[in-house]
Amino acid sequence: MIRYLTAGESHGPQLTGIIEGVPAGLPITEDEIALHLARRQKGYGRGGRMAFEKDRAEILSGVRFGKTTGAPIALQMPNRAFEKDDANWPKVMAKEGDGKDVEPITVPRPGHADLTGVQKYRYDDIRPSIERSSARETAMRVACSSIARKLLKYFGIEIGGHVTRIGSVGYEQPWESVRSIVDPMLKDGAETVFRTADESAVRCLDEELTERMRELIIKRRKEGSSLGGHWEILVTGLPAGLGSFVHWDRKLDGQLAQAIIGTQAMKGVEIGQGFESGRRHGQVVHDEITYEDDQFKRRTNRMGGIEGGVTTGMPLIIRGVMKPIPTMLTPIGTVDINTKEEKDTRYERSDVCALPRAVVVIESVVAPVLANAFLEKFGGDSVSEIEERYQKN
Ligand SMILES: Cc1cc2nc3c(=O)[nH]c(=O)nc-3n(C[C@H](O)[C@H](O)[C@H](O)COP(=O)(O)O)c2cc1C
Ligand SMILES: C=C(O[C@@H]1CC(C(=O)O)=C[C@@H](OP(=O)(O)O)[C@H]1O)C(=O)O
Repeated sequence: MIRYLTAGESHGPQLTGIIEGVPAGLPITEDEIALHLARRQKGYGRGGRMAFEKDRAEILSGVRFGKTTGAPIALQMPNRAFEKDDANWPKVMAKEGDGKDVEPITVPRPGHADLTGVQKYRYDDIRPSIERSSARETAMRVACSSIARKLLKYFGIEIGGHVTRIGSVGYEQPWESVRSIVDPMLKDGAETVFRTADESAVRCLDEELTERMRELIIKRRKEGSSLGGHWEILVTGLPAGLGSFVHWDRKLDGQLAQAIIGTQAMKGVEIGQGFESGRRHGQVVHDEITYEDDQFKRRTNRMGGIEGGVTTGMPLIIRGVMKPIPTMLTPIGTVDINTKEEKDTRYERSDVCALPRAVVVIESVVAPVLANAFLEKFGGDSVSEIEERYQKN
């Protein structure tokens, strides 16, 4: 079973990750990890930091001559901001001393983990909340997940994502209009979707919407506000029978939802038609079963590739929502944690809309979940052992 841990503060010296349980013999390089890290840094609406961070994870263990050994893989990635910013982060983030010469942050931003961190950990300075809850951590999550993603890719399973809405601009009839664009692309694998989407900075597949999304980001940035939106993730090549219904915590849809909602700013998730299926009646929701070419198939895929917590063999379709970025140039109301005086929120460098970047994070966080379901069924200590079992399937 694959597990991973990340450590590191947004403005500390580096991010660190350990990914454990990857079978031996999987070819993996730092360049392959860097591909997804670079994708995570790009996207319209990003803030100043992404222009100078050059994320690249260094592999420190568990890989020899370009292949995994089965041992834990340690990764590290420096934060350029630590040395580069004028904020004197080595002093602000110092691991020793009493911190008396560092100005504490006492004005929390609604929507971030500023106040909840104070309430939870009894901080008298909001800085530690900001540092660890920051989506900077998603860089290491993407790095660790890239290895699980490579394992899936080795067995023909591809993941791709795209943006379907930013604020008020999105597909009109979300389910049908998105399907007519995306489904024909899936025959070539889900990565086709992200490659195409990379061309456009907001990662929307519709040109007209892309333009309107960009205009909306410009408008909200000028107003000092921020934006969230909706995304869709697709996974192709999954065999039927991954996951289980025998116990709640083994249901694959539940495990996917946990990984996604565990990601900064994600507020909702649906599988397949999701919320829309509650508005329709059963005859036009469930996917008819057929038998062709010695295989069970479905005429449609409205359930998004999972029934009873188990994959059906159809592409996996996951959709979700990201809330607008909490840090905004135009302040909103808050209260100083010490004086209890009403205050306006303070501003620090921030993304205005991180959806085009976040979609890469979501593509990534689902990979270890899917890899584990795959390993549960076909698992072995090495890739060659898995290949033997997979071929027999
Ligand atoms: C890729 C990505 C980039 C983000 N960038 C910012 C940002 O620049 N400024 C900000 O205030 N929040 C940003 N966020 C959102 C915060 O990290 C998030 O609101 C905070 O961690 C609390 O989230 P939660 O309520 O979902 O736990 C970003 C989130 C993601 C996924
Ligand atoms: C650093 C990243 O995103 C950061 C996520 C983030 C937040 O509050 O979540 C706040 C910003 O940090 P900073 O104030 O240092 O610019 C973003 O840039 C990243 O994605 O790598």
